[in-house]
Amino acid sequence: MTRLAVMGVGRIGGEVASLATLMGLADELVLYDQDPTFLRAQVLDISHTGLPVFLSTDPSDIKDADICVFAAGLPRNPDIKTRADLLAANLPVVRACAGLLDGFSGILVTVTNPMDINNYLLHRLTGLPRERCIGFGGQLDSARFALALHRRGLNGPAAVLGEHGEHQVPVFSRLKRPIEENLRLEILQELQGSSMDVIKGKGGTVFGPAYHIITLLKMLLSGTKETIPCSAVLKGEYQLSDCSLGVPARIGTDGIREIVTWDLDRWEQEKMADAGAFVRNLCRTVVP
Ligand SMILES: NC(=O)c1ccc[n+]([C@@H]2O[C@H](COP(=O)([O-])OP(=O)(O)OC[C@H]3O[C@@H](n4cnc5c(N)ncnc54)[C@H](O)[C@@H]3O)[C@@H](O)[C@H]2O)c1
Ligand SMILES: O=C(O)C[C@H](O)C(=O)O
Repeated sequence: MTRLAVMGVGRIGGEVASLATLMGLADELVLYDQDPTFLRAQVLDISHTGLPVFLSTDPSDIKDADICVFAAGLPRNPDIKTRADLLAANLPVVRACAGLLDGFSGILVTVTNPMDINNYLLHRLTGLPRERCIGFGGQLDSARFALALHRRGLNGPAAVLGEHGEHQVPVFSRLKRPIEENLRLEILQELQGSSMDVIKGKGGTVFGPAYHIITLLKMLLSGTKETIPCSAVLKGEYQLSDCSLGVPARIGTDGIREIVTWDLDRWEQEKMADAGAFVRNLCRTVVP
C-alpha cells in the first residue's frame, strides 16, 4: 500500500495528484488545502476518474504517508521577479503546514518557492532527517538546460545545480566540448528567464514540473538509485553547510542515499559558492 500526501492542491499539487492517480502510483491519496471548497472540488474531480484510489482530506492522515509533496503557497506572477521574492509570503504557509507534519516519517518533496530555503526550513521545523527532505527543481532546470543546449547544437549530460532560482549553476564542464564564458552567461540568462515566459503566458508552470515530480516519485517508490540534481540539506558537501542547495544526489526508497561529488571547474565552483552564500543568508533569516 502506498500513501501519497499532497499539501496545496492548486496548479502543481493538483496536477501531481491527478497524474499519480492516472498512473496508479498511489493506493491512497491524502489531499490538503487551505481552501475547503477548492479542495472538495479537486477531490471530486479525481474521484470521477473512477480509479481505485482511496481519497482522504483528513490532515491527520498526512503523518502516515510514504511521501508528501509540499506545494502549498503563493506562486510567482509577472510582478514577482524572483522566486526568492516569495519568501516572506510563503513563510507563514510553510510554518503552518509544518505543524501538520508532526509525526511524519516518510519522504518530503518540497516544491513551494523559494524551494531551497523552504526545504531547509521544513527540515529544521519538522526534525525530519536530511535524507528525507528533497527539494524539487533541479530536474526541471536541467531539462530546460538540455533544451537550451540542443537549440545550439550542443549535446552531453545537462545538469543544473545551485539555487532553484537566479543563482542556478548549469554544469558546462561535463559537456563534450569546452564552452566559453560568453556562451555560458548567455545560456544562464536564458535559463533564468525560462519559467517566466510560461508564467506570463498561462499563469504558472505545470506540465514540466509535474512530469519531473512524477519521475522523482517513481524513483522514490521503485528505488532505482539514479543520480539526479535536487536540493539537499548540506553538511560540508561542496564546502557548504546550513542551507539546502541543488547537488547531484543518488535517490533510493529511503530518499537521498548519497550526495555525489562532481569535479566542477572554476567558473562552476564560483557560481556554487555564490549560490550557497545567497541561500544560506536567506536561511539564516528564517531559521532561529
Ligand atoms: N520547485 C519548482 O520547480 C516549482 C514548479 C512550479 C511551482 N512551484 C511553486 O509551487 C507553489 C505552488 O504553485 P501553484 O502554481 O500550484 O500555485 P496555486 O496558487 O495554483 O496553488 C497553491 C495552492 O496552495 C494553497 N495554499 C495556500 N496557502 C495554504 C496554506 N496555508 N495551507 C494549505 N494550502 C495553502 C492554495 O489554496 C492553492 O490551492 C508556488 O510557490 C510555486 O512557485 C515550484
Ligand atoms: O519559476 C517559477 O516561479 C515556478 C517554478 O519554480 C519553475 O521553475 O517553473
